[in-house]
Amino acid sequence: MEAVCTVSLLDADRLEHAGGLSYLDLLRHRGHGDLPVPDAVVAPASPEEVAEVLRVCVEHDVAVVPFGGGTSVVGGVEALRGPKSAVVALDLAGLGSLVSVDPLSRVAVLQAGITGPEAERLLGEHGFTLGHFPQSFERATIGGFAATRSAGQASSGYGRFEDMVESVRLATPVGEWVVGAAPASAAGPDLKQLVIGSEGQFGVITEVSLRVRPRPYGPRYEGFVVDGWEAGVSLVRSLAQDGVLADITRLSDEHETEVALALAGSKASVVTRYLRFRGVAKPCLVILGWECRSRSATMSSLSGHRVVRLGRAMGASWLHGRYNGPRQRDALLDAGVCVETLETATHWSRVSELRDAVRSALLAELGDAVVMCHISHAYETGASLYFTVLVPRSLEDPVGQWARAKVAASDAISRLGTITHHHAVGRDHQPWLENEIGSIGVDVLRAVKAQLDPTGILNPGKLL
Ligand SMILES: Cc1cc2nc3c(=O)[nH]c(=O)nc-3n(C[C@H](O)[C@H](O)[C@H](O)COP(=O)(O)OP(=O)(O)OC[C@H]3O[C@@H](n4cnc5c(N)ncnc54)[C@H](O)[C@@H]3O)c2cc1C
Repeated sequence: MEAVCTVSLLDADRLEHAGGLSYLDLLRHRGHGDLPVPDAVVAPASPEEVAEVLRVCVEHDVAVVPFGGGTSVVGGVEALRGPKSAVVALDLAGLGSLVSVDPLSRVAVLQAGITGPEAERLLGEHGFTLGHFPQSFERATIGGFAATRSAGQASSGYGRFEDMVESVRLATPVGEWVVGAAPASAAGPDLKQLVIGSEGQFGVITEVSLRVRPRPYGPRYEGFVVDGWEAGVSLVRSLAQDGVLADITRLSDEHETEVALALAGSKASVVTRYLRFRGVAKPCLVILGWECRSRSATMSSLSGHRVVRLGRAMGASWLHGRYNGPRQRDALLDAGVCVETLETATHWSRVSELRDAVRSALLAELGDAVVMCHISHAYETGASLYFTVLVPRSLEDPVGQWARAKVAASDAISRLGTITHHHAVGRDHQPWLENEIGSIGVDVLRAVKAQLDPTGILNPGKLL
């Protein structure tokens, strides 16, 4: 393998590639539960080297875990070996080039290992943006976004990651496959969509051709408050159904709003008093941000709702902390707090029922927990729901404490919505996949895998 590309057997490198960033991953690194560690970290520097690594791994029957930014929160990069005797982490950071930009078509080809900030920097030199800003933006990669059907915070404006993909270059154990030839096509089922979200099961994404947009001129972010969750859901639904969503549209429930206002420090009491004066009993924060869509269209639709404007300072405060999640989690973990997130999506008619069901399931398992929820991706027919859970960490059984809560919440999610709106399936959501896509769906995916990865070296134990 050394002859093909860089290989590291160092403990520090292997540990760094042992799992992602779920709460259970972080606990494993702190000595709770088994931590599968790859036998080596393999670092190709080109699509050709990726293909060669796969050839060698097939020959020696070694499992391969594609590793982008390693920000998976669903066990997607756990170094599982399945029936293989060895497993390597395939670190894609070496695939870091902007391959081409077609300014006329507004299409750019980026290699898979480019992180969010680097993609924006490279595209910025040509006056473009991708507009994909998930909370894991700072570390996650182009290949990871494609492999997990990621959704960024500005998805209402720029779309989900899969909406941006024009074509994908995939190295598979049976050869290279490029899917996607034109902006739209009727040449049979869309195989590009089979590759997007394949979580390293069908091949290694080496390059992605993406729709890009001109960099926004003067983006603007503002805070608003509505009275109660139902009023907020109704507001976001009507913005979505009238086609006037802001690029960033985010509604926090009363629990998340309480925490957000408390974190605002001395300004919080002024805001709280002002809201009381305006007769708001159950404040729910709404953040709206415009980067490429029309602000005036959103604002004129808002006038039909009872909304209190908090202004640009609240929007700026959200913008300032938009990528703080990972850092805050580490600090909370150090303080003995179990902190984890869950997400789903469902139709508007079930949004509140689903929120209540997940909340009840978590509180029943965890007792005195803080469970917060927000909507951050809205569609004409429904929305995502994102939950943050905080609870004192069990001293005796921290792994079991969260594992039981996760099962209870996932059962509730699976009854009323999708098991995942953007975190993907990985290892952790795999038990609920068949309920969502049916046994025929699972068989179809297995058949595709058998075709592309006949000896099963790719990412054992994930998705399927
Ligand atoms: C704090 C935090 C916040 C997050 N917020 C968001 C969010 O707002 N939106 C969102 O969508 N997600 C979010 N995530 C989840 C995660 O960041 C995404 O799933 C992201 O797309 C993963 O990218 P990555 O490069 O880190 O991939 P990894 O974590 O390295 O890999 C994810 C999966 O994709 C596979 N994979 C990676 N690269 C390739 C490749 N080139 N070819 C084939 N398979 C590959 C891996 O094997 C694995 O199964 C968040 C995670 C954290 C920790």
